[in-house]
Amino acid sequence: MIEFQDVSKIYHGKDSETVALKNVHLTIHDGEIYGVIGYSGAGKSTLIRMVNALETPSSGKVIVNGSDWSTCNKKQLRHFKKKIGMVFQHFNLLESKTVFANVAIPLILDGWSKDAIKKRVTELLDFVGLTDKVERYPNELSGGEKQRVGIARAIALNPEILLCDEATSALDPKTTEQILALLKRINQEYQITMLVITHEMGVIQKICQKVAVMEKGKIIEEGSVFDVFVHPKHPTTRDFVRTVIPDGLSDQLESFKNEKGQILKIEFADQTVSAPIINQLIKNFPVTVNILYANMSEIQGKRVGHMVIQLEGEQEAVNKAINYMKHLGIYLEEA
Ligand SMILES: Nc1ncnc2c1ncn2[C@@H]1O[C@H](COP(=O)(O)OP(=O)(O)OP(=O)(O)O)[C@@H](O)[C@H]1O
Repeated sequence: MIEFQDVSKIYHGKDSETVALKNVHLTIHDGEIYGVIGYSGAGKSTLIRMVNALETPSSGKVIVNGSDWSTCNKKQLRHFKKKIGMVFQHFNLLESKTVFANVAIPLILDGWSKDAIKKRVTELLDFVGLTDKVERYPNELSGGEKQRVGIARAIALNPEILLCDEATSALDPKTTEQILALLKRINQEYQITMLVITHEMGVIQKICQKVAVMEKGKIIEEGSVFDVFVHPKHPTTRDFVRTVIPDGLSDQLESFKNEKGQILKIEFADQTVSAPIINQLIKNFPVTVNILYANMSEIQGKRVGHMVIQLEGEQEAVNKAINYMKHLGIYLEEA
């Protein structure tokens, strides 16, 4: 488990100071893939680097698996760091070393025998699908292959926690999918807890179970990926969600407003996704329903639908139709 207890970080410059984190409280449970999203400068890197002791809090505590590393001696700290792997945006591979040698680095530093290193590296390269690249150098690899080497190196010592710092930001969409699938497989097969920081909501949607949204050093919203994606509260969260689930109201809202009748944004989730709502409205009430926009997305294996509809009819009938949808548990907003 990773706990941030009222953590703040202030960087002191020559004649200025930057508040990178402000009173952050966050709990990441064992086995979770927890995503932290925010725009550049939000404080994500500062946050993740505190987990493996690359940054120190100005105040508050970071407790990892029950230990506060700031109270550890050097030996304890070395032991502590072995349990945490890290994957970087720009891979951080040694260009002068082969794929084999790059993956072997943590094992050599940990004092493994030659035979044990060979066995483990072979196993890791097989796991990440790079068996045929073992004697290649980083400059002979694609971005996705480099990241696979970075991942193999990060999990070499069987860490309990894997930190992913924008692990797919330098990759194309197809390679991103493959690397995210690999990270998910690592989480599932080895039950490794993962902290993933990103500025891409697609990454959160594809692999995370929980998400925290950061802005100006603060956590402005957090919760299960499903809840945050379906009912984002903060405007910044809504902007992020819109990058993967267009809700149809953004640019077109103004033009919809000039339409006749009542314009409604409706959202289906859970059991309401498969209900024939439009059909029921037309059948049960003297209204006409015009679909102006419709979209269906999948979040955490569950479907979520967004629609913008135009309801026309006598005001009383329109009101009854609206109440009917509310009664069914459909979330709706009047434009
Ligand atoms: N070593 C440092 N010294 C001074 N200021 C720093 C330092 N590291 C980060 N900052 C500042 O702290 C704030 C948060 O930076 P941080 O790198 O944690 O954000 P981020 O969300 O990871 O951004 P990005 O996605 O661009 O990496 C920024 O204003 C940044 O300029």
